[in-house]
Amino acid sequence: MLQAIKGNLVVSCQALENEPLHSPFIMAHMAKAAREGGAAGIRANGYDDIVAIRAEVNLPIIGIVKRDYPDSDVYITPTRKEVDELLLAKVEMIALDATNRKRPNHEDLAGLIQYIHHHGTLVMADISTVEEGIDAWKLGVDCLSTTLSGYTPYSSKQTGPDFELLQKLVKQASIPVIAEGHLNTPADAKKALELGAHSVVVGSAITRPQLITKAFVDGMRT
Ligand SMILES: CC(=O)N[C@H](C=O)[C@@H](O)[C@H](O)[C@H](O)COP(=O)(O)O
Repeated sequence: MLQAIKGNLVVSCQALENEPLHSPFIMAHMAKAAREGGAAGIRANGYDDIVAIRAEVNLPIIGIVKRDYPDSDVYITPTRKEVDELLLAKVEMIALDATNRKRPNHEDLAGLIQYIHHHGTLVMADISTVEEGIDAWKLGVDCLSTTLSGYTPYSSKQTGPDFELLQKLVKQASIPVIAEGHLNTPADAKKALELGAHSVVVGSAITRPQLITKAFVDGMRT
């Protein structure tokens, strides 16, 4: 899987219950459109979407399950329950929150990484800081992704991609680093590759029309 996405685009096809495009059928056809546009992989959320996408396109899938728990801020593949759902969906790689925050039910990141590897599946660590990326690398994950930069209280806030985090991780970690989060233009994606990103994940700028529309409306008003 990592070789297949090297130097290429992964399109994140996700729409939560409160989003207009929330539907496995729609996400499967978003993935089909992404495939036609040249995507080399898909990032998807939830068993139903992943099964629908798998039936529509023959691309490697990075799977997550977003689920909120009352006792934790971690919501991207937080516990073994979500990992088991993704193993059932037979994704090539499981992405999980690898920030230093407390997981629900006293689960621990190291144990989840071992459990996923034990089941022959790759692990992508969604991180928000250099320290989290290095810690996840040392725990044996297969790649890092800058997914959560700006989404944890202590990480840097910016409206665009966190190229600084990307560059530092590329320099310090010897595993693939994937640029993800706020990559909103082809130029952003190209710059990420030039800075050493193994691959680029783009979601909202391709698959969230409500946000794309808002960007146009806001842009027309400035
Ligand atoms: C913070 C969080 O939960 N991010 C999620 C991770 O799966 C997705 O909602 C993002 O769309 C994805 O990371 C791609 O990022 P962008 O949509 O900015 O291209």
